[in-house]
Amino acid sequence: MTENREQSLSYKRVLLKVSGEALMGSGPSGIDPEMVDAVAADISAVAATGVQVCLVVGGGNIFRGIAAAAKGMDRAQGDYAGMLATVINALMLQNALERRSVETRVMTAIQMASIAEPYIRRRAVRHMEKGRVVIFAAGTGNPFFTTDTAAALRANEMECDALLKGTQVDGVYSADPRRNPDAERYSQLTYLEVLARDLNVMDAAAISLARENKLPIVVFNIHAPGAFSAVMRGEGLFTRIVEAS
Ligand SMILES: Nc1ncnc2c1ncn2[C@@H]1O[C@H](COP(=O)(O)OP(=O)(O)OP(=O)(O)O)[C@@H](O)[C@H]1O
Ligand SMILES: O=c1ccn([C@@H]2O[C@H](COP(=O)(O)O)[C@@H](O)[C@H]2O)c(=O)[nH]1
Repeated sequence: MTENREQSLSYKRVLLKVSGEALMGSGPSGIDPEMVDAVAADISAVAATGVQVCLVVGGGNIFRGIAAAAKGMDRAQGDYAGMLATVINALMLQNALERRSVETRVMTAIQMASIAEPYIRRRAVRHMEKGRVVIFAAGTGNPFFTTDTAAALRANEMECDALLKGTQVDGVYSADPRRNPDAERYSQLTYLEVLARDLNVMDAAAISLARENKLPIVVFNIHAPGAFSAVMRGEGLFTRIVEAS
């Protein structure tokens, strides 16, 4: 397995997708404040370099609509609960960032004005221009979607240079590496290869949305200390998903 050794990914504005499971620690669900703080430290270090950073947080550590639907719950209702779970994670992350003196704003796709700003695209851009880390919560605001799709959507809206998916695995593999230890890691793939080979690291809607807008995706393991900073320097293990050259 070779390390990517690019000089730097030289991005000026990025969207980091933080999977809900990344905030979980060693337990089967929930939030581990130490994990949240480790992720916040990494984000703070990247923001301090002058890169504009926005975040989409998942909710899989708390609630997934599809899992609840499998047990008989109405899917849309379950998805709304899942979107609320992402708001809990967003508030935890906001708090951890603010304790490190990083200026932040949480913006929600479902209005809950007592605790966060409603998502308004031009306002979000302005926050980023002022150096604030913007945390997009409640996914797309619509059931039957995921936070991966929300991440591709917001990254396009914010005109980010890339979508960085911080997850449990260090890149995209030929099969799910958590189930198949013989799976091989790719350092680069095209959008079409990910879709055609059904490589389920992200949902197809997110990949298609990124492809239509030529938005590069970088998949990396967010659990490694300083992983986000390392990826921004072009170091460590990751998979880039881009257009065919
Ligand atoms: N071909 C593949 N390559 C890499 N990972 C894969 C692949 N197929 C499936 N996976 C799995 O996809 C997971 C990535 O999804 P992730 O856990 O980040 O979920 P999410 O829905 O984005 O976030 P959340 O944890 O909030 O639900 C990895 O943990 C990995 O086990
Ligand atoms: O746009 C969206 C985003 C998310 N959901 C629901 O939230 C959960 C948690 O998000 P993950 O992407 O799995 O972390 C998801 O399972 C959906 O139930 C949604 O409905 N719409």
